Amino acid sequence: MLRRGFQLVKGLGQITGQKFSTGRNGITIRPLLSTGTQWDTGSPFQTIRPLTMSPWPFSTQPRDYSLPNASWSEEMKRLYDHYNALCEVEVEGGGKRKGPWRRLPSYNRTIKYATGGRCLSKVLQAKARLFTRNIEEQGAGFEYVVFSNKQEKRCVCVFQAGHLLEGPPGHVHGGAIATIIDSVTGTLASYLSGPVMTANLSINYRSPIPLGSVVLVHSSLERTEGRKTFVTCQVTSADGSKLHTEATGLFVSINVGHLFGA
Ligand SMILES: CCCCCCCCCCCCCCCC(=O)SCCNC(=O)CCNC(=O)[C@H](O)C(C)(C)COP(=O)(O)OP(=O)(O)OC[C@H]1O[C@@H](n2cnc3c(N)ncnc32)[C@H](O)[C@@H]1OP(=O)(O)O
Repeated sequence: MLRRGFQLVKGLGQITGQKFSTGRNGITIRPLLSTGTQWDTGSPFQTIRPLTMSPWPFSTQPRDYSLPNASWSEEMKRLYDHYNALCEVEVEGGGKRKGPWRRLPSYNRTIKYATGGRCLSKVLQAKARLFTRNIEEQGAGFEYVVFSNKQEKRCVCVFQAGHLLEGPPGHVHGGAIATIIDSVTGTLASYLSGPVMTANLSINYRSPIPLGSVVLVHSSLERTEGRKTFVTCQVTSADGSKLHTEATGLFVSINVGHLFGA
């Protein structure tokens, strides 16, 4: 049982980028001290029923999709550099220390299989991929990186929309915009409140987003009420002069076992 628990914890660490530790009764999800770009949530501890989950299915380190690649435009790289620089601050007398911002790593798959709740089919085990990271061609789909600021309870995503996300001619599909908003607001809610699921997302589309352009997706905590985390979101042009989209989201904290029928 201990071994199975350890496997789950290792698997969850791969999902969230967090480190976890085991408790005596079931598994206690407890983010350990963060290093580098790992998430350092201050979320309340949450005990879940033991499940079996594989560790990361590959022996090598998974690819972090939030790092720059050749498809990134100059604007995308400039904004990445801008927020990345805020992750470290200069200290008096030289040297650097962690700043208020963190770049959140991003992977293209989460769990290979889980038993103990509902078994995933072999096809799902082998082929499941995170929706926003499932287009192999660099630059064709969602190119994005999320930076979070825990002190200010907000995050910013730099998003470059690729040619496979077309809706109206030359512009981004509303469903693709909803997807990136759900991902960014969901990431913020998870970062602040631990595992959550989207219960409600309300979107107002104000002006179309040109395909291939780079926009900023800003998300902030509005309030929390028990298990409910309310967030707001605005998608703006890179220079902030144009509002493209506004949204609000409600995220409900879950026991991870919920996802497996527990
Ligand atoms: C997991 C591992 C970590 C993840 C690490 C992330 C790393 C990578 C980041 C990628 C980020 C991607 C982010 C994508 C996120 C999705 O896309 S999630 C997929 C879409 N969402 C779903 O499929 C959710 C389906 N719905 C459900 O499963 C359930 O309805 C819920 C949302 C879990 C709530 O069910 P429940 O736990 O039984 O809670 P319930 O008692 O019904 O409601 C609790 C409270 O919320 C209120 N509420 C519930 N639903 C609503 C609603 N629609 N409207 C208003 N109020 C509501 C209730 O009224 C209640 O309020 P109070 O009475 O407490 O005041």
